[in-house]
Amino acid sequence: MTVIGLMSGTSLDGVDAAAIRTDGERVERCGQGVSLAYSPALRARARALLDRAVSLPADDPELLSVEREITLRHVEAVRHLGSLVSGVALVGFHGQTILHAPAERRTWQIGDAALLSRETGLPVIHDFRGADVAAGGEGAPLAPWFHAALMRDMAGPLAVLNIGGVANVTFIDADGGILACDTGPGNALLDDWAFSHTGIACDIDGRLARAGTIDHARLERMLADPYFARPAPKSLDRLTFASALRIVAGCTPEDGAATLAAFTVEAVRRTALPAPPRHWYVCGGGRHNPVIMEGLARALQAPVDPIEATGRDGDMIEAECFGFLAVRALRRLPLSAPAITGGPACLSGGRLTCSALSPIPDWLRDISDNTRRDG
Ligand SMILES: Nc1ncnc2c1ncn2[C@@H]1O[C@H](COP(=O)(O)OP(=O)(O)OP(=O)(O)O)[C@@H](O)[C@H]1O
Ligand SMILES: CC(=O)N[C@H]1[C@@H]2OC[C@@H](O2)[C@@H](O)[C@@H]1O[C@H](C)C(=O)O
Repeated sequence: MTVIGLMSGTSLDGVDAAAIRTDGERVERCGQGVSLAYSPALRARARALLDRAVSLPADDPELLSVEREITLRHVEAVRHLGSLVSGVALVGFHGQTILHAPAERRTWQIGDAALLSRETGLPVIHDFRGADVAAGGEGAPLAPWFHAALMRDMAGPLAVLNIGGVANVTFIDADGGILACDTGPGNALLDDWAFSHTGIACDIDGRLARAGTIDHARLERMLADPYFARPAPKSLDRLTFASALRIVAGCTPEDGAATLAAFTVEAVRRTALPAPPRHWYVCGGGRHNPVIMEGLARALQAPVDPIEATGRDGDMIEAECFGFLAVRALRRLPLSAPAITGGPACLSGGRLTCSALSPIPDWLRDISDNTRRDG
């Protein structure tokens, strides 16, 4: 079926929407995509929620207001893309993560799936991570099944590295076996640092980092975090390494940026994989930062290329992924696996919402018997 996947990642920069045609196992076609930025005000309000999320009540007025605005931005994205792509049957809605604490069996993606369904007239699958976390898994990363589907004709072992706010890797061995985890920070620390020193939301083209010098003593302090010695599977909250910003405090803006970019690279290099990948393919916004890409090319013992080398759009992989996972959720296929999230089994997940104003289509009635319905 043709499905729209929606991702608003930990960078808090906006919504990516991508249309794909898939049965949840193979990706027949990745089509068009659109990105809608959050306004600076909405980004700041969403960012502020992260700091309060641990103790935030579900009925907090600011939370509900931000959730509604974020959802309406997703509505715009679906309408825009729906005007470009025909035959869209389903939406996969990740939502905006404001808290990820799997050890406490909590992961929180805000977004009003019923509102999205009502406003777009489409069935919506959401809450992709909850079932895995409830069963004791990390609930992240969930992209590995999609990465493996994209790479199915390529000779392994290889690695797909997503550098978003947080960075995550999927290792695919020569037989198609998968291991995955979050490697460490992606762009989030660098974004926060750049914003506080320049007022610009990210270190565009790595200009700040390029002009600086890595402070190796500070870098080693960051890498002393026990996370880096833990084996996969493992996952992160956007704020897990917020202490790194205190470690670079006092550096010049340039040296701080160089050190934080090196932190992203070094965290990838230190991620233990079962075998050395023959090739690294990089997706997510971090591949636009040449300082990070050059650092990876130096640090890893294999070619490092943007995923565009395989004919894909590296800015749309995650959005496409949640379209793919929505179809998997409908079919009750696994979204996670023990080697991906550390859960007890290969688990499906996701919840289906069809609002009263977007009645459940007949085709969906037939295949969704086991899927819990909301709304
Ligand atoms: N030209 C550029 N130069 C440097 N960095 C860039 C550039 N373009 C994008 N980025 C970085 O990419 C980030 C956005 O990446 P992306 O959209 O993949 O993140 P995300 O989807 O929010 O995160 P996650 O994968 O953690 O969910 C921006 O915040 C910025 O740091
Ligand atoms: C809890 C959460 O939203 N995690 C995101 C985040 O962004 C990157 C990394 O951390 C990854 O674990 C995950 O997103 C991708 C899409 C995933 O689940 O594969």
